[in-house]
Amino acid sequence: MAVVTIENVDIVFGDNKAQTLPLMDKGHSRDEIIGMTGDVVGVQNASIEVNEGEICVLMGLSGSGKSTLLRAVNGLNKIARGRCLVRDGDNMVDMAKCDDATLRHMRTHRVSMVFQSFALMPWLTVLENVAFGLEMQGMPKTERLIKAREQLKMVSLDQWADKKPDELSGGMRQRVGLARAFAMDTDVLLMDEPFSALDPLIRTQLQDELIELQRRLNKTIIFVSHDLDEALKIGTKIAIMESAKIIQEDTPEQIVLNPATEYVENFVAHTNPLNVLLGNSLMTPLSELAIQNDKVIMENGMWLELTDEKLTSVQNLEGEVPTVSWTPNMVLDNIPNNAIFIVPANIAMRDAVNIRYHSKHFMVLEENEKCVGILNDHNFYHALLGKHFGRDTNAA
Ligand SMILES: Nc1ncnc2c1ncn2[C@@H]1O[C@H](COP(=O)(O)OP(=O)(O)OP(=O)(O)O)[C@@H](O)[C@H]1O
Repeated sequence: MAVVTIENVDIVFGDNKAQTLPLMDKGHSRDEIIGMTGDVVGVQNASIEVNEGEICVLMGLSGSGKSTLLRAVNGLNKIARGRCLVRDGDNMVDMAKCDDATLRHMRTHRVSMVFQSFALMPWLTVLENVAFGLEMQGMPKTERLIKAREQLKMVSLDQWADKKPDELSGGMRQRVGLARAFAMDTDVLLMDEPFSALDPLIRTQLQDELIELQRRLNKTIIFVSHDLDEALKIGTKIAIMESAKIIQEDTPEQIVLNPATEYVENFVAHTNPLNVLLGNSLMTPLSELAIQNDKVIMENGMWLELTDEKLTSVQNLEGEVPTVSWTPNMVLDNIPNNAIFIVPANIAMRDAVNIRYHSKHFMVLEENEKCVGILNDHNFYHALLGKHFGRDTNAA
């Protein structure tokens, strides 16, 4: 179910929209338009739908329009054309067109925002900061303090409730910001680079906490980041922006496997594929292996015996090689390192590399009990070197 629907949204900063919009339609670039009218195109023809429970990451270089688009979702930025709809029960409210009372209702009950700068009030305690938005919602004092304390506990800061924000580290303050946003219990959370001011270790920890909180609370989150690794880690969907436009919207894996343009490819080239790619997009499929009489010839004098594409055994000249069916969280220490692992086709690359680190050999991928391919060192190096995109034309 769509909770936020952005439809053909244009946002223009400046006083000459009547001139600027037709120039945009004629295909003039942002730089040309600044020169011609003095207006800055913040967002051009952006459309995106975010469903309940999704984390949609808006990703792109500085100035690409991410924050401008995000701020349209709670009506902070005026839309020149298009619609930005947010769910309110059974209705979708157009944030650009609704009256002030509706906008206030939406901002208090439906959409809340977490900023990079924490935006905590220094004169209030940590607990009072978390409770502040609840006061705006009209919740009685005792109730809101109980709720705020619960939220602080969720981000492991309940011991810090009575401190002032300046007594906390940056990471802790950002957790207070998260607790405050989650306390509001709005359906939609807008997060504008909330972790970018933090050092990498704290940042990773907060990303993990956000994923864990989201697992429990199932909010609809729009998250701005200029870091593709962060986007790939937390996003269920990523929209990449360049020069005010969304140039690709896809799942994390598809962004990495099929970058739409060189701009996206450049981001992807600097990411860590371990967190994103799955075995079946890295494997050498069965169809590309040498098969003779139901025997698949492998490296090191081994072969796979198949019956109707189902693996029956792995052999070498000395006889049968032991096999192990891998399951998530399996402890590998006691498994002999000459065993061949049989793994699900959608195994995460990180797990597959861990298995390869333990075992000496390639692994066999299965789907619906049929062998669909193998993963060997070549497949891993291929992915680690970022050669998985353009593989049709450029395969290494
Ligand atoms: N209030 C404003 N008035 C005029 N121009 C603005 C305003 N806000 C944003 N812009 C312009 O809109 C464009 C997009 O800015 P925006 O802040 O959305 O980019 P961003 O992708 O979020 O960048 P960053 O990662 O640096 O925050 C920029 O050219 C910026 O100068």
